[in-house]
Amino acid sequence: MTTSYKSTNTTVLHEGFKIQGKWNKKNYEIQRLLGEGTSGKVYLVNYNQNVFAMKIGLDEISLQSEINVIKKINKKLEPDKKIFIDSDDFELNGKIYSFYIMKYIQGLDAKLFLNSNGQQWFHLVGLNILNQLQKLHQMNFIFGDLKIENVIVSEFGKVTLIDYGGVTPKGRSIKQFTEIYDRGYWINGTRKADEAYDIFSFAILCLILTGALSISNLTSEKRSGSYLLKRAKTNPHCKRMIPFLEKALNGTFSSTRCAREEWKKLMYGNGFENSNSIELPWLKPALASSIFVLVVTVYFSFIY
Ligand SMILES: Nc1ncnc2c1ncn2[C@@H]1O[C@H](COP(=O)(O)OP(=O)(O)OP(=O)(O)O)[C@@H](O)[C@H]1O
Repeated sequence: MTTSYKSTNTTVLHEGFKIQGKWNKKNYEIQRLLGEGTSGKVYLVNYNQNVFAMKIGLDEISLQSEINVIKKINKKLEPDKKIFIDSDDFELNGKIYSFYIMKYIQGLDAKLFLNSNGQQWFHLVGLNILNQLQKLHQMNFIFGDLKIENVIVSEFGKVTLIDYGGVTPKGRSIKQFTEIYDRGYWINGTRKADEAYDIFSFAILCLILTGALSISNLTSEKRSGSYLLKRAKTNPHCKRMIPFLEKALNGTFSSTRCAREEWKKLMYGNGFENSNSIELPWLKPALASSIFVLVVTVYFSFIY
């Protein structure tokens, strides 16, 4: 059982460290640090021979508010889709830390996923992010802090949104955001939690993923919707999606459902049979392996 300290806020728990929940008395064993942000550290932990993600908050009140939201969302999810597992406190060297346990999501953040699997996944990943946003919006919540780091992409481009710290009930003020993804920062609308807020952040995420927008070199005179659109129009990877990006940046989609429909329409062109339409990136390897299995089966059925 080892811990290293820099300050109370930067405690790092090492592999094998055991945590017992103060109230539920459940025992978790730290495997490794998965990541950290402004609100806490997230570890991979073992519990009952299964792995989970444990978020240890820096601030008890904001972690509790995140737990409250995640519990509300959890109630509306199918049993096999539940994300929240447990929440508790533990004591370390006389200090109480709050934590919660959630499903461990294996994958890469959206940028790393495209870097290692290819830009041809961009449209499918985009569609899957919109699917996740639509589900959340149907529950009357806005994600708020949509950004590359909060989008985990797994096999076949499956998308899971992580970090519920920014999730806000519709109609309130967005409670947590990251400047470059924020509609207010771009002087292009308010910070009211509406569907268009997330769709705007989604458009920024697309600009960053395609390389049309870079976080560096931003100055205040460049802060406008028209600047963003100009960036999109000069980037070849954005070309197909310009009609979508224009509406998303101007906030003219009436709902996320409409935004998703538009994305899908542009993604597939005039349909699968259209030579300009996007192919599903996993289709070719899947087809190749099916043909291989078929050939091997036929070959062996002739031999024996
Ligand atoms: N359920 C999970 N499964 C796998 N990895 C996770 C999970 N939750 C969080 N992580 C990892 O931990 C990192 C930090 O988590 P999180 O974004 O929740 O922290 P945060 O302090 O709220 O961040 P921010 O400063 O962006 O608000 C993530 O970027 C991700 O790499």
